[in-house]
Amino acid sequence: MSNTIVKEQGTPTSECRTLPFPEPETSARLCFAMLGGISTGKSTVSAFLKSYGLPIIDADILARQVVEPGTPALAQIVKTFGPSILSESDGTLDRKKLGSIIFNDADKRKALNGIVHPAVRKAMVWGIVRCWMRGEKLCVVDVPLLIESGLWRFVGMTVVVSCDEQTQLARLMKRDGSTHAEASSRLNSQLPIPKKLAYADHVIDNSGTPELLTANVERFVDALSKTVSWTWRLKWVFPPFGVLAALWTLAWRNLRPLHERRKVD
Ligand SMILES: CC(C)(COP(=O)(O)OP(=O)(O)OC[C@H]1O[C@@H](n2cnc3c(N)ncnc32)[C@H](O)[C@@H]1O)[C@@H](O)C(=O)NCCC(=O)NCCS
Ligand SMILES: Nc1ncnc2c1ncn2[C@@H]1O[C@H](COP(=O)(O)OP(=O)(O)OP(=O)(O)O)[C@@H](O)[C@H]1O
Repeated sequence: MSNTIVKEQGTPTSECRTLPFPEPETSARLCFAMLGGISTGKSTVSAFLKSYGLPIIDADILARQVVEPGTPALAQIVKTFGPSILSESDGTLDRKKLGSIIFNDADKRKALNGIVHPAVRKAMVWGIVRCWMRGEKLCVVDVPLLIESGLWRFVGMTVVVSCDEQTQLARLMKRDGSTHAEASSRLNSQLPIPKKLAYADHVIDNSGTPELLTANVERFVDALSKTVSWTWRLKWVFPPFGVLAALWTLAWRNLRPLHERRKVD
C-alpha cells in the first residue's frame, strides 16, 4: 500500500511520500490501529467502518470491562485509590470521581494506567485472535493512547483521526457537558495531535462537517479495499505463513527510524 495520506477537507487532496523501505502490503497485516486525541472523532469513524463490515476492537470499551465488579483490576484500583472510589449505590467504579483525580495528577494517572493497561492489552490480543479465528481479513483496534502506551510498535498500520485543538475542545465540552477547565485537563493529559501525526501512516481529517468526514472515510475505505490481496486466505489456512508475514510487518515498522516518518512539528 502506498503511503497516501487521506487528509481531505472539502476538496480531495492527497499527499504521497516515498519511504526508503518497501512497505509491506496491507495483506501482511491482520489489524490496523486507529488513534487520535480525545473527541477527535474516533468513535464516529469506527461506526462508519463497522457499517462497512470491519470488526472493531475498542480499547475504551475493554477498559470498562476489565474494571467491572469482581475483576482483579477493580480490586487493585480500590487498593490504590481507596474504597471511596466505588459508587455507594451499586459498588461499581465511580468513573467521574476517578476521572477528576487522574486527569489532574500525572502520578495518579500513571498508577491507574499501570493497573488498567495490562488488562486491556490482554483483552485486545484475545480480540485480535478471535478475529483471526473467524477468518477476518482485517480488524480495527481503536486505541486512544496507542502512542503514549508504546503499542504502536505492535500494529501493522496506524490511522490518526485528527482535528484542530479548538474544535477538539469544543466537541468535548459539548458531548460531555464539561467546563473548559475539565475538558482542557483531559486534553492536556494526552500527547498533542501534531506529535501523534508523526506516527501516522494515514490521517483522516475531521476538522470539518460530518458530511466531509463521511467522504474522507469513504475514500479511506476505498483505498484500503484495493490493497487487501488474496494472500490473506493463504495466511489463514497456513498459519506459519501468517506468522512470518506479521513478523516482517513488525520488523519493518520498528526498524524504520522515527526521522523517516512524517515530520509535522
Ligand atoms: C479515568 C476513567 C475512569 C474516566 O472514565 P470516563 O468514563 O470519564 O472516560 P472514558 O473511559 O470514556 O474515556 C474517554 C477518553 O478519555 C481519554 N482517556 C482515558 N483514560 C486516559 C488516560 N489514562 N490518559 C489520557 N487520556 C485518557 C481517552 O481519550 C478516552 O477515549 C477512565 O477513562 C479510565 O479508566 N482510564 C484509564 C484507562 C485508559 O487509559 N483508557 C483509555 C483506553 S486504554
Ligand atoms: N465532523 C463532526 N462535526 C461535528 N461533530 C462531530 C464531528 N465528528 C464527531 N463529532 C462529535 O464530536 C464528539 C466526539 O466524537 P467521538 O465521540 O467520535 O470522538 P472520540 O475520538 O471517539 O472521543 P473519545 O476519545 O472520548 O472516545 C461526539 O459528540 C461526536 O458526535
